[in-house]
Amino acid sequence: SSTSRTRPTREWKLTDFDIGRPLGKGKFGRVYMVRTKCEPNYILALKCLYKSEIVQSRVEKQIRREIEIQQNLRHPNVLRLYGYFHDEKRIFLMLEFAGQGELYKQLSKKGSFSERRSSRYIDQMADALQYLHSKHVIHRDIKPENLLLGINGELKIGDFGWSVHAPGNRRMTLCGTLDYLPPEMVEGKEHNEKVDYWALGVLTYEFLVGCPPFEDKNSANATYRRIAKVDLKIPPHVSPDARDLISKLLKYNPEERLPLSEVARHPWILKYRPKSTSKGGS
Ligand SMILES: CC(C)NC(=O)[C@H]1CCC[C@H]1Nc1nc(Nc2ccc(C(=O)N(C)C3CCN(C)CC3)cc2)ncc1C(F)(F)F
Repeated sequence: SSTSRTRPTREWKLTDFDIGRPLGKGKFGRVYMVRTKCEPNYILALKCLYKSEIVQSRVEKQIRREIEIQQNLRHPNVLRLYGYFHDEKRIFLMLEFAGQGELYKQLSKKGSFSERRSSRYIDQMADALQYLHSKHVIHRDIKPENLLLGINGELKIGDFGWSVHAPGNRRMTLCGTLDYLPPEMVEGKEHNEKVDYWALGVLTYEFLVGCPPFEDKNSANATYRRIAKVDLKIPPHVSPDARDLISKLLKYNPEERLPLSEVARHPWILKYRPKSTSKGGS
């Protein structure tokens, strides 16, 4: 309705919350588990960003875009941003609390995930990415560090710092990991939402193998070269179905990458999808 669209989110302030335990450190500040003082007592994650750090790193446009994008998204596998407010020194993001925490911590603890767990996560990622692309949002930074787990173990994309409205070819300072970059971004070319298809392939590989496919611990340039060559070696323990999906996503030519609709009905995904889901269930 028009009113909900024009009505600003109610003004929140720090004293509206009881501050609970710290959940960890984000990029530009700390994250706390908090609860609203007034009924109903909502549990949230409050991400505190220091304005000074944002200005110094010249990422204010990126933060503004992150807030604008994430605030308008509604999907079970996308972490909700309920609102934000600021005081003289900090910006506060009111985010959905993810009950089982950070996926990358579970991945590093376990080393790698089973085929079943990996397949369930990739099914949810493909669903979330289809939703994002339907809104012309490219994520561009899909990797385990940006994923959280909800109270029932469901996957949640938790960070939109690098997302853009398609198509994008903003020069990006390659500060983060290169491992997830597709050839077209490594070569600084124009890119579109198919960069997320490539990253989904890298993520599938990393879940099953425990490290990204083109990683070269010695040098970034070596990693660039391996990406540009699509120098892909899949270990023998990876099942033929998983191997098939990974190789159909990690194609040099973005147009040849398996569309997300095909990912959702790939044998490796269908095999582990719970019978109860209404999705395409026959
Ligand atoms: C995607 C983005 C890049 N990542 C982040 O923002 C990170 C930066 C710091 C935390 C996380 N941000 C969030 N974390 C949660 N939930 C959560 C986190 C950690 C634990 C946990 O395992 N411990 C406290 C454990 C408990 C056991 N002890 C031993 C270690 C810490 C449990 C629940 N919900 C929402 C957020 C969000 F995103 F809204 F801020």
